[in-house]
Amino acid sequence: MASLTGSACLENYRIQGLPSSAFYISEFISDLEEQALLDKIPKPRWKQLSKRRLQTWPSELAKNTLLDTSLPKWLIEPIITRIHSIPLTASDPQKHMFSDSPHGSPNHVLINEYLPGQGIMPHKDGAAYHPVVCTVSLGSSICLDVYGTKEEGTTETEPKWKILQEPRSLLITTGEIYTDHLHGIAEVEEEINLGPSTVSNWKLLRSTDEIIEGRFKRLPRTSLTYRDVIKVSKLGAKFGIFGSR
Ligand SMILES: O=C(O)CCC(=O)C(=O)O
Ligand SMILES: [Fe+2]
Repeated sequence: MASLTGSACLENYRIQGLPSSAFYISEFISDLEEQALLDKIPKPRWKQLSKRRLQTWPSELAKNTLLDTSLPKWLIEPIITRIHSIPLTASDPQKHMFSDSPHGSPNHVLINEYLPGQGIMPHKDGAAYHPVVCTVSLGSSICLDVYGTKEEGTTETEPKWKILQEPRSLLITTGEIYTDHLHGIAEVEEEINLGPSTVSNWKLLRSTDEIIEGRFKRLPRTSLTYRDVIKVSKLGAKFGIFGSR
């Protein structure tokens, strides 16, 4: 179904029926690019958490601040280059998803690996980042749950929306979804109750072949989460080693 073509603008990939705004591109990278990325993730860098493994590139934040070092080339090419190449709207081909972010580009990547049965608790991504999140999925499909808010402002206990992320896809979340709603990944081995009325991006999926009677069993899934960290510390400037920058 919807795949990335030269003339595409992001508006064609908007997920309807969700709080604004989320976009889903099912075939953002090729099979070869997916495999190359999986091969490049350095094994010694994994940090084992209780429910998943994690790597932070180029480094962990300290007090919501990133040390000014650049991302390695394999995390820039092809993903960041391609994100920059998709116009937000057809009327302004120069403007992309990070045009208005502090550094005009993502400067930070989290790599999360989830084995079947693993997940991430409902959370918000917080104030360290410019509110645009680009997630590329590798290896397996998985569902991201998005939680609604009750009238009095508390979060509902059951997720209200489900976004199915296929391997090789790009999911972009921004706006209200970033600022007002929690998201998480359930600790299940199998996704169930999947269909056009429960999966918000059903119409944008590449294929529904693996979904049998509304279910599929998860395989190991790796995600690359690209964001722009707002505060960047220039160490050189701080210590005066490189003169003023
Ligand atoms: O792996 C994912 O798709 C979600 C990760 C996430 O929510 C996060 O790192 O903040
Ligand atoms: Fe998150």
